Amino acid sequence: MYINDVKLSPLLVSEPSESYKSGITVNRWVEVLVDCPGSTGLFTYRLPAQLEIKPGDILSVPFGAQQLGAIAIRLLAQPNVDLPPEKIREVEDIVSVGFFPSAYWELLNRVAAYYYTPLIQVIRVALPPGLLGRSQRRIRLVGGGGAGGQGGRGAEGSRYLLGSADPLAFLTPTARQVWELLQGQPAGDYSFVYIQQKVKSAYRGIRELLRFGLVESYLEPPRLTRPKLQKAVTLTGTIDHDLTTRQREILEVLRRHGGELWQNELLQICNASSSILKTLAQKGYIVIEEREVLRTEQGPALAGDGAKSLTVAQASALETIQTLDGFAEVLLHGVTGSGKTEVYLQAIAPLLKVGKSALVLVPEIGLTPQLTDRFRARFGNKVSVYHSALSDGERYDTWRQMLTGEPQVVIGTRSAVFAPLPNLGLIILDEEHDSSFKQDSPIPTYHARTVAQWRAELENCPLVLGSATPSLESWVSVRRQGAGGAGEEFVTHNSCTDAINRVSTLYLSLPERINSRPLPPVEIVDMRQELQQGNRSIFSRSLQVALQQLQERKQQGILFIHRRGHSTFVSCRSCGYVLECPYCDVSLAYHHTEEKAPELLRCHYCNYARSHPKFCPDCSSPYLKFFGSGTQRVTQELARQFPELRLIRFDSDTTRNKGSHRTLLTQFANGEADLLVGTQMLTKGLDLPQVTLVGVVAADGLLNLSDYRASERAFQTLTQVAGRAGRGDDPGRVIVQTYTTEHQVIAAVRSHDYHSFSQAELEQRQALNYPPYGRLILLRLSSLDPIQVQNTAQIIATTLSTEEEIEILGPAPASILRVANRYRWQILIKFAPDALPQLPDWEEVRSLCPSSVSLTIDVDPLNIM
Ligand SMILES: Nc1ncnc2c1ncn2[C@@H]1O[C@H](COP(=O)(O)OP(=O)(O)OP(=O)(O)O)[C@@H](O)[C@H]1O
Ligand SMILES: [Zn+2]
Ligand SMILES: [Zn+2]
Repeated sequence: MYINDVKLSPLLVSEPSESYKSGITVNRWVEVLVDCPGSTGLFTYRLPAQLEIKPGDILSVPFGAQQLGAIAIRLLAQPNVDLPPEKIREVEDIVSVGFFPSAYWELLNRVAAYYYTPLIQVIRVALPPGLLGRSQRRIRLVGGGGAGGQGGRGAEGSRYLLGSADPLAFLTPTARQVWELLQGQPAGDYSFVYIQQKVKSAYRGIRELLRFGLVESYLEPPRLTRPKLQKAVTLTGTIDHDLTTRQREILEVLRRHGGELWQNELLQICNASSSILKTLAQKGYIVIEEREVLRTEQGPALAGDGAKSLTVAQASALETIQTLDGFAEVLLHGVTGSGKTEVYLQAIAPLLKVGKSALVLVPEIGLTPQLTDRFRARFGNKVSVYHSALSDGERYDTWRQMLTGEPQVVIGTRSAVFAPLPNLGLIILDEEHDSSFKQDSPIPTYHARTVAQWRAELENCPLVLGSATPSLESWVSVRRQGAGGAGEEFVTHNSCTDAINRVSTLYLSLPERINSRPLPPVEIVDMRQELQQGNRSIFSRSLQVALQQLQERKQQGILFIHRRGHSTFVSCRSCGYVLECPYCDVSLAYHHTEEKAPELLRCHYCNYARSHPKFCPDCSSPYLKFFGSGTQRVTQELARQFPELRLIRFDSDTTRNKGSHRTLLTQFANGEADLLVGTQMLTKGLDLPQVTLVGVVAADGLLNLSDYRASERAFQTLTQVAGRAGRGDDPGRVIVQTYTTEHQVIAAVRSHDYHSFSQAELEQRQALNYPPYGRLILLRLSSLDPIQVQNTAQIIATTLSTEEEIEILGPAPASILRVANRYRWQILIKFAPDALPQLPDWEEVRSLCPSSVSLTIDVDPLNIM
């Protein structure tokens, strides 16, 4: 035998016969990444002759005194001359061969290069937690069984034992010692580390035993990520006479449940102990065996749902998507309630039939149980969800299920863009404008849309970007630079090359809502006038009337508030003292969830909380006043002014627990409340036909952010929230309250005019060379030491200023200088994408940072504040 057939773990590798040594290549080396905190460089190892390794294989290597997971990066004909050959250690084993298919491997490498992140960090994002590194290497007797075991010896081993008086006389003392150690363990199985502790130079002895085929080495997956096994009970025999009534009862229960139950369930139902099951097993009535339980997240049972007959626009969009062969990027621009989801569902269905899988990326999964439900209703158990809120075990199991290659649909958040689906037939990014697709920290600071573009290209499948308010990046990529937009036409096949991605993007539009329902009229209320005319309430007269009517007409409404909590800050009326976070340069927000709950002051940056003081900490005055209004303040105000109105508050305070989003939304959908009051969370894809009224308490919080993207984000949020109204038979209406009625965003939201908004906004971006025209890289520096971080920022900025073709903005303190006791500075780098400037050598830049200052390179940053 030459080379072992390597399979997924547990993996068995035996040494080749002696004759192999004369073979072709003996001296081969491989550079690997080691999964060890703090180690980012490449390490060189020698390849044992019998191992065939390819880049992307997962290996096990000795590292210091440990045995670690590692990934093969590249093969070398010669090791680096600086390395003394005797210092180079040998690769132990292959844990998993061909683990990263080449397209996937290429994807990880691109992410690492583009986001200036060490490859191992990218791999960590892609793999479920704990997969690397924690595997344990173990040695066991071939055929199993030591002293107490019954196992025989493997064929390979027994060959050496034939016709020998002392069957192990040929072993060296070290090998013999290891052998005896293993014999002393009932299963004949110890960890490599344990054997090393017990036997001096155990490594040599183990090698020898491996060579004779007396033992085998295998890798045990980390405990955390081991498949979960549970005892299952299966009915085998027919019920007979030799049974007690109790035993008969248990078998009867089992039979009624289809002859199979988990042991713990059965015991619970029958209120029995496991000894009675043992007796039944001995009598041969049942079999008890360990079976794997998949810890994938299960949704509620759903009635099946068939394909809807499509509108003309949906049908046309679907047809275009289905004629795509191989890689293409599509922008599906459909107004709110135009039925984009139905297009996704029908585009996916035929793919599953031909054995392909689909990946659906959404901004936040907890917020959109409805979307997941729709997919489950259509595709049943072919749907799984993958996101960071799953437990490690759930993630691991879902991930393994993907690797099986079964045709399936994976719905996930940002990190699911790395879901290891073979045979990918389609990628969909729903609500593609949403900024939660971008990771700000830790590195890699990737945008799932950018990664999805590469992935679709590498897997040669289409990518569909869906939104009612496309990001300007996506919008520009369908427009020919300078020439008029593609937007006016119904379906445009636009193959222009865009300056940023150099990818041609097709434009598909769903310009109308389902059943030609109109978009809701948007009324803008000037709150300055309300005040002038004597209305001091936070609700305009118009909104008050609308709220009053809700109940009378048995309709439902949504009220959008920019902030959660009660008040944005608390200050003393006597001395003006403002209660601030001790760790951040921000004021504390007042939170009071319900009547008897404690009154809290909370920091929205570091989550510090303290009880609300009775007296001013500075002057002891009892007169503390609340300023600014969050969800909670608004609900209190509503309760005062509209005592009859039934409310549900929907924000991150009320949805802390797993499943609470779903519970609250279900209550609302069942008509248990008239009004849903909440934050951003409300804007993402809610489809409730009975909602007729949408109110925005104050648009100003959104409009006045100091970011170059503030207008785009405000337009998107307001349009999305407005889009929740009038999706059913009853017409909807939207009331937006603001102090800045003249803002261009407000005008565009009122007229549902994406085109003129984007045109005006793009002109400004172009003038200032901001994205999508110019590109940005943000350097974020932070440190506990305020002086050092400022000095470092200054030094880096000075160094960078010698580079040509890039523009440096800053260094500047972040808009909130101190968060969680760390002082934050930043440097913004602007450059033109076409010029392909020589970017700085980031390793050099990093070397300018003392150890007390941390530096994050945020490529294409979205949050600059
Ligand atoms: N062809 C169709 N016939 C009848 N109803 C449809 C059809 N297509 C979609 N619908 C229904 O129309 C409603 C709106 O669809 P959907 O939620 O997919 O809109 P959307 O475009 O994703 O909206 P948004 O961007 O606002 O989330 C849903 O209740 C959906 O079931
Ligand atoms: Zn005071
Ligand atoms: Zn804080």
